[in-house]
Amino acid sequence: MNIALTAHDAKKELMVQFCIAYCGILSRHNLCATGTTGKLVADATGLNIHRFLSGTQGGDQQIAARIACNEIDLLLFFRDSMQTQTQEPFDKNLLRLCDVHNIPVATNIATAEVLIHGLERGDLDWREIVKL
Ligand SMILES: O=C(CO)COP(=O)(O)O
Repeated sequence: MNIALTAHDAKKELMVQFCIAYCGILSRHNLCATGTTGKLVADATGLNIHRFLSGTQGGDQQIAARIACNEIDLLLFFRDSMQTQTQEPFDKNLLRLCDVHNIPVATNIATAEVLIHGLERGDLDWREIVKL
């Protein structure tokens, strides 16, 4: 499965901790991420992550483009909803594209836990079929 990772600044450490905890599962999949999130996770875990540009340089739009092409099977996007985000229109677009293409998406760690266990159990295997 192709898994995309991105996190707002206040949630990056949480993303790192999540990826450390689920390193074993994540290592069996193809990972990509926005630049800064990807670097932090790769440095902490040693996971092989394809890094796009940083979010401010358009990295989240690069992920959005892959979602639009149905090339992402799972998006983990840890959002900081306590701050006004100048990025908000881009964030909304990313989530909208997940809805358009039925891509499972977690915007917080609680949902991410459910999805990662579901991924491991095979609950997302249908994604391989819809891509045929
Ligand atoms: O833009 C982001 C989330 O919207 C994250 O980008 P970085 O991982 O490069 O900080």
